[in-house]
Amino acid sequence: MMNSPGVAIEARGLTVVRGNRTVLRDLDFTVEPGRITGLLGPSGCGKSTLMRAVVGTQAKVTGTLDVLGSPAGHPTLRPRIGYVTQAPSVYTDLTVRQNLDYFAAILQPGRRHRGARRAAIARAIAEVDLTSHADALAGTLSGGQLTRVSLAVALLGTPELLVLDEPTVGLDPVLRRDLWNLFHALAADRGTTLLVSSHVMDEAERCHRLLLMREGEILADDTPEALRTAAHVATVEEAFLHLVDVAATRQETVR
Ligand SMILES: Nc1ncnc2c1ncn2[C@@H]1O[C@H](COP(=O)(O)OP(=O)(O)OP(=O)(O)O)[C@@H](O)[C@H]1O
Repeated sequence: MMNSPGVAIEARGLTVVRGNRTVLRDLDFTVEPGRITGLLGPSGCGKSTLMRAVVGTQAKVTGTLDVLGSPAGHPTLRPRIGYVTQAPSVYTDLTVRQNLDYFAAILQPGRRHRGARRAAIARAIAEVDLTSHADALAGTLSGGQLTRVSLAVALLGTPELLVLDEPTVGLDPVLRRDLWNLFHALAADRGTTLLVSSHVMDEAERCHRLLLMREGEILADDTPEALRTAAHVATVEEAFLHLVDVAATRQETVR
């Protein structure tokens, strides 16, 4: 299956087994290109597993999952996707700039690309607001700063799809706002598709679209406004709780 036009990610019957547990159960959803889709739900509901399936690093995936027109995990997708895991993947004995230098050299090797690499590194460091820490050892940075170094690495190759696993955990409100502004600028100016997970419901309001998850299932796939309106409530958090109650009542009725 190829993605339908106007779709960046398309899942049909997506199921993932980890150990002996079915962690994602028969999911159907789509993600629109050039928009920010929030993946929200409580801890352990399967957000990271879903993201790992999208970037092609998850085993025991069945059903159909197409990403940017190719099956998830296809080698041609590697340079087109930026992925930031929850645990920052940076070398603590290198400076911020050296970390980016290392990854930029993998993406664009060779002396003749030195100028382009330098420009891409400076841009990525500025985008995550770490210019003043560019020459600090990564091992001396705070958790939030390390997350931003990981994000800068993901931004180096100007990916079409950014998959960000809880990128704002541990950040103060000002940095959180700045990062969300950056996400919106990436979507608006570069047409980047962003899939961003969070278990903080107030971040839901910052997304164009939401996938609300619970216990390996998708409870809703809609805009924040549509979710609030349908549940006649003021916040996405209340809409989520309403959907949980509806699902529980449905389960009781089936029993
Ligand atoms: N290696 C594993 N083997 C078996 N089960 C696992 C494994 N890793 C995770 N799980 C289970 O899969 C489920 C989904 O985990 P996942 O990390 O995707 O959730 P999450 O929504 O991202 O959680 P969080 O917000 O806490 O990061 C959890 O119930 C977890 O216990």
